Amino acid sequence: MFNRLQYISQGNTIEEQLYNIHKALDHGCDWIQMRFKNTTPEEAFTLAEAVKILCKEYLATFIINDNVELAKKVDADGVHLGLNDMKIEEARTILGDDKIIGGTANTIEDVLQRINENCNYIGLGPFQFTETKANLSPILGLQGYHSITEILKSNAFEIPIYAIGGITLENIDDLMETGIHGIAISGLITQSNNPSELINELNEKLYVSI
Ligand SMILES: Cc1ncc(COP(=O)(O)OP(=O)(O)O)c(N)n1
Ligand SMILES: Cc1nc(C(=O)O)sc1CCOP(=O)(O)O
Ligand SMILES: [Mg+2]
Repeated sequence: MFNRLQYISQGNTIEEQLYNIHKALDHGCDWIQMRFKNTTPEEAFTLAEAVKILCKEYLATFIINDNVELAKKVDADGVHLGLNDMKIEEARTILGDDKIIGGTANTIEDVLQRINENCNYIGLGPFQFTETKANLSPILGLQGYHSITEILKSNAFEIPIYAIGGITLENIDDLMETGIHGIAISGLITQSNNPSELINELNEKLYVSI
Protein backbone atom coordinates (compact mmCIF):
# COMPACT_ATOMS: atom_id res chain seq x y z
CA MET A 1 0.00 0.00 0.00
CA PHE A 2 1.32 3.46 -0.92
CA ASN A 3 2.07 6.01 1.81
CA ARG A 4 -0.83 8.32 2.59
CA LEU A 5 1.32 11.47 2.87
CA GLN A 6 3.41 12.84 -0.01
CA TYR A 7 5.72 15.81 0.45
CA ILE A 8 6.10 17.91 -2.70
CA SER A 9 9.42 19.73 -2.39
CA GLN A 10 9.94 23.48 -2.73
CA GLY A 11 13.00 25.66 -3.18
CA ASN A 12 14.55 27.96 -5.75
CA THR A 13 18.09 26.59 -5.30
CA ILE A 14 19.68 23.19 -4.74
CA GLU A 15 20.51 24.25 -1.20
CA GLU A 16 16.94 25.32 -0.43
CA GLN A 17 15.54 22.11 -1.96
CA LEU A 18 17.94 19.91 0.01
CA TYR A 19 17.20 21.77 3.24
CA ASN A 20 13.44 21.37 2.79
CA ILE A 21 13.64 17.72 1.70
CA HIS A 22 16.02 16.81 4.54
CA LYS A 23 13.70 18.56 7.01
CA ALA A 24 10.70 16.61 5.73
CA LEU A 25 12.59 13.30 5.90
CA ASP A 26 14.04 14.07 9.32
CA HIS A 27 10.57 14.71 10.76
CA GLY A 28 8.75 11.71 9.40
CA CYS A 29 7.89 12.10 5.70
CA ASP A 30 8.72 8.96 3.78
CA TRP A 31 7.44 9.87 0.33
CA ILE A 32 9.29 12.71 -1.39
CA GLN A 33 8.41 14.24 -4.74
CA MET A 34 11.30 16.38 -6.00
CA ARG A 35 9.58 19.33 -7.67
CA PHE A 36 12.35 21.69 -8.86
CA LYS A 37 11.07 24.15 -11.43
CA ASN A 38 12.90 26.82 -13.46
CA THR A 39 16.33 25.19 -13.11
CA THR A 40 18.95 23.78 -15.46
CA PRO A 41 19.29 20.09 -16.38
CA GLU A 42 22.67 20.05 -14.61
CA GLU A 43 21.26 21.43 -11.35
CA ALA A 44 18.28 19.09 -11.51
CA PHE A 45 20.65 16.14 -11.93
CA THR A 46 22.87 17.29 -9.04
CA LEU A 47 19.84 17.64 -6.77
CA ALA A 48 18.32 14.33 -7.88
CA GLU A 49 21.54 12.45 -7.13
CA ALA A 50 21.63 13.93 -3.62
CA VAL A 51 17.95 13.28 -2.96
CA LYS A 52 18.30 9.69 -4.14
CA ILE A 53 21.00 9.13 -1.51
CA LEU A 54 18.91 10.84 1.20
CA CYS A 55 15.77 8.85 0.37
CA LYS A 56 17.78 5.60 0.43
CA GLU A 57 19.16 6.54 3.85
CA TYR A 58 15.66 7.30 5.18
CA LEU A 59 14.00 4.36 3.35
CA ALA A 60 11.72 6.89 1.65
CA THR A 61 10.02 6.70 -1.74
CA PHE A 62 11.65 9.04 -4.25
CA ILE A 63 9.47 10.48 -7.02
CA ILE A 64 10.67 13.06 -9.55
CA ASN A 65 8.22 15.60 -10.94
CA ASP A 66 7.92 15.92 -14.75
CA ASN A 67 11.35 14.60 -15.77
CA VAL A 68 11.17 10.93 -16.84
CA GLU A 69 14.68 10.77 -18.30
CA LEU A 70 16.14 12.12 -15.04
CA ALA A 71 14.14 9.57 -13.04
CA LYS A 72 15.61 6.84 -15.26
CA LYS A 73 19.14 8.28 -14.99
CA VAL A 74 19.19 8.34 -11.17
CA ASP A 75 16.98 5.25 -10.74
CA ALA A 76 14.28 7.06 -8.81
CA ASP A 77 11.24 5.10 -7.62
CA GLY A 78 9.09 6.90 -10.16
CA VAL A 79 7.72 10.08 -11.64
CA HIS A 80 4.70 12.32 -11.44
CA LEU A 81 3.28 13.54 -14.76
CA GLY A 82 0.76 16.27 -15.43
CA LEU A 83 -1.72 16.38 -18.27
CA ASN A 84 0.73 18.45 -20.33
CA ASP A 85 3.81 16.39 -19.48
CA MET A 86 5.05 13.21 -21.17
CA LYS A 87 2.33 10.64 -21.87
CA ILE A 88 2.00 7.88 -19.30
CA GLU A 89 2.46 5.16 -21.93
CA GLU A 90 5.76 6.68 -23.11
CA ALA A 91 6.99 7.04 -19.53
CA ARG A 92 6.06 3.42 -18.84
CA THR A 93 8.09 2.30 -21.87
CA ILE A 94 11.12 4.21 -20.55
CA LEU A 95 10.80 3.29 -16.88
CA GLY A 96 9.29 -0.18 -17.00
CA ASP A 97 6.54 -1.83 -14.98
CA ASP A 98 8.32 -1.74 -11.62
CA LYS A 99 8.43 2.05 -11.32
CA ILE A 100 5.68 4.28 -9.92
CA ILE A 101 4.00 6.61 -12.39
CA GLY A 102 1.58 9.11 -10.91
CA GLY A 103 -0.70 11.29 -13.01
CA THR A 104 -2.50 14.56 -12.38
CA ALA A 105 -6.27 14.84 -12.78
CA ASN A 106 -8.57 17.84 -12.39
CA THR A 107 -11.94 16.32 -13.46
CA ILE A 108 -13.67 12.93 -13.48
CA GLU A 109 -12.86 12.71 -17.18
CA ASP A 110 -9.15 13.16 -16.37
CA VAL A 111 -9.41 10.52 -13.63
CA LEU A 112 -10.97 7.99 -16.02
CA GLN A 113 -8.28 8.80 -18.59
CA ARG A 114 -5.54 8.20 -15.96
CA ILE A 115 -7.16 4.87 -15.06
CA ASN A 116 -7.15 3.86 -18.71
CA GLU A 117 -3.48 4.88 -18.93
CA ASN A 118 -2.68 2.55 -16.01
CA CYS A 119 -1.26 5.18 -13.68
CA ASN A 120 -0.19 3.82 -10.30
CA TYR A 121 -1.84 6.73 -8.46
CA ILE A 122 -3.65 9.98 -9.25
CA GLY A 123 -2.96 13.45 -7.86
CA LEU A 124 -6.43 15.08 -7.96
CA GLY A 125 -6.59 18.79 -7.46
CA PRO A 126 -6.64 21.56 -6.66
CA PHE A 127 -8.59 21.11 -3.39
CA GLN A 128 -8.46 24.86 -2.77
CA PHE A 129 -6.45 27.89 -3.87
CA THR A 130 -2.69 27.68 -3.45
CA GLU A 131 0.20 29.93 -4.39
CA THR A 132 2.54 26.97 -4.80
CA LYS A 133 1.42 26.24 -8.34
CA ALA A 134 0.62 28.82 -11.03
CA ASN A 135 -2.24 28.44 -13.55
CA LEU A 136 -4.40 26.32 -11.25
CA SER A 137 -7.30 24.38 -12.70
CA PRO A 138 -10.78 25.09 -11.25
CA ILE A 139 -10.96 24.54 -7.50
CA LEU A 140 -12.56 21.18 -6.62
CA GLY A 141 -13.47 21.74 -2.98
CA LEU A 142 -14.73 18.95 -0.76
CA GLN A 143 -17.82 18.35 -2.91
CA GLY A 144 -15.58 17.89 -5.92
CA TYR A 145 -13.80 14.98 -4.25
CA HIS A 146 -17.05 13.49 -2.99
CA SER A 147 -18.63 13.47 -6.45
CA ILE A 148 -15.56 11.93 -8.08
CA THR A 149 -14.93 9.26 -5.44
CA GLU A 150 -18.63 8.31 -5.54
CA ILE A 151 -18.34 7.58 -9.27
CA LEU A 152 -15.15 5.58 -8.74
CA LYS A 153 -16.73 3.59 -5.89
CA SER A 154 -19.84 2.77 -7.92
CA ASN A 155 -17.62 1.48 -10.73
CA ALA A 156 -15.31 -0.42 -8.36
CA PHE A 157 -12.24 1.54 -9.43
CA GLU A 158 -9.58 1.25 -6.71
CA ILE A 159 -6.70 3.44 -7.89
CA PRO A 160 -5.13 5.49 -5.05
CA ILE A 161 -6.36 9.09 -5.22
CA TYR A 162 -4.33 11.84 -3.52
CA ALA A 163 -5.82 15.25 -2.86
CA ILE A 164 -3.52 18.18 -3.52
CA GLY A 165 -3.69 21.95 -3.41
CA GLY A 166 -3.81 24.25 -0.40
CA ILE A 167 -4.31 21.42 2.11
CA THR A 168 -4.01 22.18 5.84
CA LEU A 169 -4.32 20.01 8.96
CA GLU A 170 -7.95 21.07 9.40
CA ASN A 171 -8.88 19.61 5.99
CA ILE A 172 -7.60 16.07 6.53
CA ASP A 173 -10.56 14.44 8.30
CA ASP A 174 -13.10 15.76 5.78
CA LEU A 175 -10.90 14.84 2.82
CA MET A 176 -10.27 11.30 4.06
CA GLU A 177 -14.02 10.84 4.61
CA THR A 178 -14.48 11.27 0.85
CA GLY A 179 -12.67 7.96 0.36
CA ILE A 180 -9.39 9.24 -1.09
CA HIS A 181 -6.19 7.32 -0.35
CA GLY A 182 -4.06 10.20 0.92
CA ILE A 183 -2.81 13.75 0.47
CA ALA A 184 0.08 15.58 -1.17
CA ILE A 185 1.37 18.65 0.62
CA SER A 186 4.03 21.23 -0.18
CA GLY A 187 3.83 24.62 1.52
CA LEU A 188 2.34 23.53 4.86
CA ILE A 189 5.32 21.24 5.55
CA THR A 190 7.96 23.53 4.00
CA GLN A 191 6.86 26.52 6.06
CA SER A 192 6.22 24.67 9.32
CA ASN A 193 8.22 25.79 12.35
CA ASN A 194 7.36 22.55 14.13
CA PRO A 195 7.51 19.89 11.38
CA SER A 196 7.75 16.98 13.81
CA GLU A 197 4.48 17.85 15.51
CA LEU A 198 2.80 18.68 12.19
CA ILE A 199 3.85 15.49 10.42
CA ASN A 200 2.93 13.37 13.45
CA GLU A 201 -0.53 14.99 13.50
CA LEU A 202 -0.92 14.53 9.74
CA ASN A 203 0.05 10.84 9.94
CA GLU A 204 -2.22 10.25 12.96
CA LYS A 205 -5.17 11.58 10.98
CA LEU A 206 -4.20 9.79 7.79
CA TYR A 207 -3.76 6.36 9.38
CA VAL A 208 -6.48 6.54 12.02
CA SER A 209 -8.79 4.23 10.05
CA ILE A 210 -6.06 1.57 9.60
C1 LIG B 1 0.83 14.28 -6.30
C2 LIG B 1 0.80 15.37 -7.33
N1 LIG B 1 -0.39 15.73 -7.90
C3 LIG B 1 -0.41 16.71 -8.84
C4 LIG B 1 0.76 17.35 -9.21
C5 LIG B 1 0.75 18.42 -10.29
O1 LIG B 1 1.48 17.97 -11.40
P1 LIG B 1 1.41 18.86 -12.74
O2 LIG B 1 -0.01 19.03 -13.13
O3 LIG B 1 2.33 18.26 -13.75
O4 LIG B 1 1.98 20.28 -12.31
P2 LIG B 1 3.48 20.60 -11.83
O5 LIG B 1 3.64 19.98 -10.44
O6 LIG B 1 4.41 19.95 -12.82
O7 LIG B 1 3.57 22.10 -11.81
C6 LIG B 1 1.96 16.95 -8.62
N2 LIG B 1 3.12 17.54 -8.98
N3 LIG B 1 1.97 15.97 -7.69
C1 LIG C 1 1.96 20.83 -7.30
C2 LIG C 1 0.49 21.14 -7.25
N1 LIG C 1 -0.39 20.62 -8.14
C3 LIG C 1 -1.64 21.01 -7.92
C4 LIG C 1 -2.78 20.63 -8.78
O1 LIG C 1 -3.92 21.06 -8.49
O2 LIG C 1 -2.52 19.88 -9.74
S1 LIG C 1 -1.79 22.03 -6.57
C5 LIG C 1 -0.11 21.94 -6.30
C6 LIG C 1 0.57 22.67 -5.18
C7 LIG C 1 0.50 21.91 -3.88
O3 LIG C 1 1.21 22.66 -2.90
P1 LIG C 1 0.57 23.25 -1.55
O4 LIG C 1 0.37 22.04 -0.63
O5 LIG C 1 1.59 24.19 -1.03
O6 LIG C 1 -0.74 23.90 -1.92
MG1 LIG D 1 4.21 18.55 -14.28
